[in-house]
Amino acid sequence: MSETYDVVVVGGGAVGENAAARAVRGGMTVALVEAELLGGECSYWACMPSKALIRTTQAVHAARAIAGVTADFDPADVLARRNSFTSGWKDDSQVEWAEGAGITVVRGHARLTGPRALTVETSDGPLELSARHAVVLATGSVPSEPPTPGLADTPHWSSREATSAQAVPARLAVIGSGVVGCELAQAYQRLGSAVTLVSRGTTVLDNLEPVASELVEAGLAQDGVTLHLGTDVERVHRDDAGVHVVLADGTDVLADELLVATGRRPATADVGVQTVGLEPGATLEVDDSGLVQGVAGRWLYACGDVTGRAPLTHQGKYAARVVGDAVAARAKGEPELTAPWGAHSATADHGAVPQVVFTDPEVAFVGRTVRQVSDAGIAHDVVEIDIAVAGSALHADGYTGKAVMVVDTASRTLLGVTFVGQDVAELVHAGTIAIVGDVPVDRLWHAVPAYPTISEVWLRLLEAYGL
Ligand SMILES: Cc1cc2nc3c(=O)[nH]c(=O)nc-3n(C[C@H](O)[C@H](O)[C@H](O)COP(=O)(O)OP(=O)(O)OC[C@H]3O[C@@H](n4cnc5c(N)ncnc54)[C@H](O)[C@@H]3O)c2cc1C
Ligand SMILES: NC(=O)c1ccc[n+]([C@@H]2O[C@H](COP(=O)([O-])OP(=O)(O)OC[C@H]3O[C@@H](n4cnc5c(N)ncnc54)[C@H](O)[C@@H]3O)[C@@H](O)[C@H]2O)c1
Repeated sequence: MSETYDVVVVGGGAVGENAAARAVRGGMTVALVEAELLGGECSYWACMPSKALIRTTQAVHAARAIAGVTADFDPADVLARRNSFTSGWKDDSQVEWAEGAGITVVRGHARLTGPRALTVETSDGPLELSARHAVVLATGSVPSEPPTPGLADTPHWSSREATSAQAVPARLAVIGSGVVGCELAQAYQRLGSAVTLVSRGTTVLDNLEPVASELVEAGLAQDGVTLHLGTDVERVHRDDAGVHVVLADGTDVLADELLVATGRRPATADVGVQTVGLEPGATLEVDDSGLVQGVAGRWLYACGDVTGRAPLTHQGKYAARVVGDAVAARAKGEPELTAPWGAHSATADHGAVPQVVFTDPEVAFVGRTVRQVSDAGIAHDVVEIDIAVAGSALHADGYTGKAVMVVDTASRTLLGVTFVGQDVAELVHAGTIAIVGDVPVDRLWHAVPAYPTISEVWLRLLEAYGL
């Protein structure tokens, strides 16, 4: 069997779906090939289920932070609510959406066989697909695990099992203190597990502002998570008592389940990229319009985790919109809007990426940290203050939090901002707008935050800067 489309998108995660939808909007015929569930990691084993596991316990803890309020939850209800957010791990509604958007969904594993050509292993046998204009690789990422002795032979959880578990283990060991490790360690501790978090990093979330690491570490400890930081895992094994995680100092952490959350790598090992001169397993380097570098001709694009740019759903979808539009514009011979901040350029990837870490306290940040700016040799000023405004005092009794602002000394525009505290997630978009808009702090001072909200911290930051 063989079929031809204007565009073939490989990988129907949130990113591939968006690239396909934008290309259709631009007048292209599009096949979207998915090997597992349409909606990908985010919908079934990452953002949605993890945030569903976290949300109830955060709401309950937030309610308890107000004098006189009692609140509780049943872990079984939390798991059931999470199951509803993943539609019971069925993708019918996403398929319905895609078909309604004019996308042809192809189920199977796709591999490139040469320029603009692919073979898909479908349940009906091989399907040859060719693309008139472009192939877009949006194959995402897979967990990357350390070569710890015993780990490969010891059954354990990746983020997939941790986000889809139907029971809460009595004891959970977690290796890795990045975003996945911290969010899920706290979620399970609050759901009733006794959690032990082990990491070779000396702080949790070690890429963030130090104050964020400090407060999240304190939040985990306050919830009862046992932390072993700055330590290597010597070996892992399982026996009748459970799974043993043996640390470099000899400590034997015993648990019922082990979650390994030590990062992810691009899913390019089995996509046939070697047939077009690329290295299987490597990150697909792209330019700002999503064109894969090192491939002859302008037909191979990539977006999302597979590019290693900003492995976040929202940023991948942004790149996907750019790619879908760029592919359609080039196919139609329309002008290429690839200058910085043009419609065909994912310029924001370079210094305006927002992220929220859904721990308690939350961390919400955008742009660059003090360390990143210092390493880049940019002259800058730093303001770090407590989040202590009328809005925060009303929000929760004894509210504590921090805000850190990094300003470009020469242009007096924002380079980065980080908020740490209860319910700070919604504060960050103001920072994203300020960075993307190159808004000078002198003008930002005229953006008056409503009273009494936590957003008043913006005014305090600017006052601390001297305005
Ligand atoms: C536990 C966890 C929590 C997270 N929470 C957040 C969060 O709160 N916010 C956030 O922004 N990000 C979060 N992330 C990151 C986010 O999940 C990813 O950035 C996002 O899923 C990337 O989307 P993608 O479409 O590039 O890849 P994926 O979602 O991985 O989709 C790729 C798809 O391609 C398919 N595929 C791969 N190879 C082939 C092939 N050869 N043929 C056919 N199909 C193929 C796969 O089956 C998959 O469906 C989280 C990640 C994890 C692990
Ligand atoms: N809220 C969110 O936006 C969100 C939530 C979850 C995940 N994500 C994204 O998903 C991706 C994966 O997250 P992650 O937490 O798995 O990766 P990560 O890179 O954020 O953290 C990996 C952790 O593993 C540790 N580690 C690495 N190798 C190790 C080894 N050999 N032994 C012991 N520890 C080791 C690191 O020190 C680090 O603590 C990230 O890009 C993250 O941004 C985002």
